[in-house]
Amino acid sequence: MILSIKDVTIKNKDNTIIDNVSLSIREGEWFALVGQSGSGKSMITQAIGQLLPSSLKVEGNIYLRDTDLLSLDKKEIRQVRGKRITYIFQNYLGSFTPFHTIEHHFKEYMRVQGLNDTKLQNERMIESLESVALSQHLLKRFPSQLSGGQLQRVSIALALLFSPDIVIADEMTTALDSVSGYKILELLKQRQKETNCTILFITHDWRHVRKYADRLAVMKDGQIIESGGKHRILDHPQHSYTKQLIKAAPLLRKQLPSGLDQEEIL
Ligand SMILES: Nc1ncnc2c1ncn2[C@@H]1O[C@H](COP(=O)(O)OP(=O)(O)OP(=O)(O)O)[C@@H](O)[C@H]1O
Repeated sequence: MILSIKDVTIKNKDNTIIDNVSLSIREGEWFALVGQSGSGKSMITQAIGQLLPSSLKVEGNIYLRDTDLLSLDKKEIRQVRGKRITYIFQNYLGSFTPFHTIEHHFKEYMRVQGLNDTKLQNERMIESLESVALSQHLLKRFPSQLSGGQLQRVSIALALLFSPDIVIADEMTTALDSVSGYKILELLKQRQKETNCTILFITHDWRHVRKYADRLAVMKDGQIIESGGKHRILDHPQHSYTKQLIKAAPLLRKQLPSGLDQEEIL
């Protein structure tokens, strides 16, 4: 397993928000975390990189291969984030500093990870932009001068810059229109194939689960209520809540050549 979350509980002063969650993610897979709003998906993923505010207490263990991430100090976890674990968030504008160019973001990212040689930085930056089909002339622009789709391409480029073990994508297409969102997910899939990285993918969209995930876990009220292979869960959900979620997923109409409509969940 590349990532193992073991008996993780997250509490604030008054409440238990995440209740004894365990899950394991295999190397190279696309693992989806689904569940209602507020069920704790983002909280789990933020606990992985120690991104939660100090008002929240995290118990349990989270292993990235053999490293217990929760035991790392601030300096150590900073080295893990950005190199071995990377994040792509829904709020792409919030992921960038508005008054820095895209080039500055790349260079700063590389500098923090210890890559300071200008020639190597430039080579890596250009290679990385090409890998997400973006032109070099975007480097001189500020984040507000790129479209949402272009910014998420830059986010993918940055997330994969140092060949991380795992990329955590938290509702990364929610703020995009459906065509741009589709292109971004196809790109992430292609880059995953090329780099063999593992993806932890948080989504509300069962169409994306069906299309991209290998395995998934379903969360409700701070707990994982069901997990397993995509086909098992989509075709034979065990928990009544999973059944409800799948039933409520958007139905897309697919026209058959005969002109009849066939309803199916994509
Ligand atoms: N800093 C915090 N302190 C206390 N509670 C918090 C904090 N951040 C989030 N919560 C609460 O923790 C619960 C889980 O939130 P989380 O953002 O993980 O849910 P989610 O499943 O990702 O939801 P969504 O799908 O809407 O993004 C929610 O009830 C939320 O209100």
